[in-house]
Amino acid sequence: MNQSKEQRILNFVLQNAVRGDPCSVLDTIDKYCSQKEWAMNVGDEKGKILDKTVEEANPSVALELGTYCGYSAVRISRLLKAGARLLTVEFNPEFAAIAKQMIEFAGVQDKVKLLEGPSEEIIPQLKKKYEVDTLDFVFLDHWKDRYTPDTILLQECNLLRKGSVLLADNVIFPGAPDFLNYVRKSPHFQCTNYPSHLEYMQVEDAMEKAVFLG
Ligand SMILES: O=C(NCCNC(=O)c1cc(-c2ccc(F)cc2)cc(O)c1O)c1cc(O)ncn1
Ligand SMILES: [Mg+2]
Repeated sequence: MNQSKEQRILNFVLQNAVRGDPCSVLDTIDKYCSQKEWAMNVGDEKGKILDKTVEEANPSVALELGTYCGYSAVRISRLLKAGARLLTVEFNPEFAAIAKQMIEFAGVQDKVKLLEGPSEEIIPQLKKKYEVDTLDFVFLDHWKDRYTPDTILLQECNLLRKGSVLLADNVIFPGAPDFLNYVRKSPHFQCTNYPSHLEYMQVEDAMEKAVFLG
């Protein structure tokens, strides 16, 4: 049974990166995906915007929607202070299996909890099942048509507090026009746009930061 692209990315990391070194894992994934096979990791250019946003938020509890191979889970968790944690949600079981191995190889498994299933099912479980009070930071990188309903669901589940930071990938390409409309029109969010490029390509993309105002 021939390998998936995600399995090839993981194997390249296992053979070429330094175990326990998150930066080496990120650099190795970026090398493979820019030189051999494109993949939908947030990448290094938008990754630097993600880094700055996470550092500024300095979250105790962070949520990621859309784990994929674990690139941004490694990217985010390497910046978390002692005792802080990242919950990352992946719907696709194959992707989740790859991400689990990627996270463990990078040595960040103690900071990351990988939750498998649809975001609309997991979000309502965060308080009771995963002992979350409120979320300090949310990275939206899953299906683009889920950004808006899941942002509404986060509010309905009382998971946001004054100052909670949402950061959304791909608001230009593939695009999340309804999400941009929703957060920019809402009196409950203060929005900032960060122009960038699609990972590993010269295509325009952007990230949108939306800070919850309560
Ligand atoms: O997370 C789930 N899919 C990946 C979401 N991410 C994307 O779709 C994504 C796509 C692109 C992209 C860009 C150019 C292009 F030509 C094709 C795709 C880039 C990105 O940076 C993404 O993040 C998912 C799966 C599932 O089965 N159920 C619920 N969620
Ligand atoms: Mg993305």
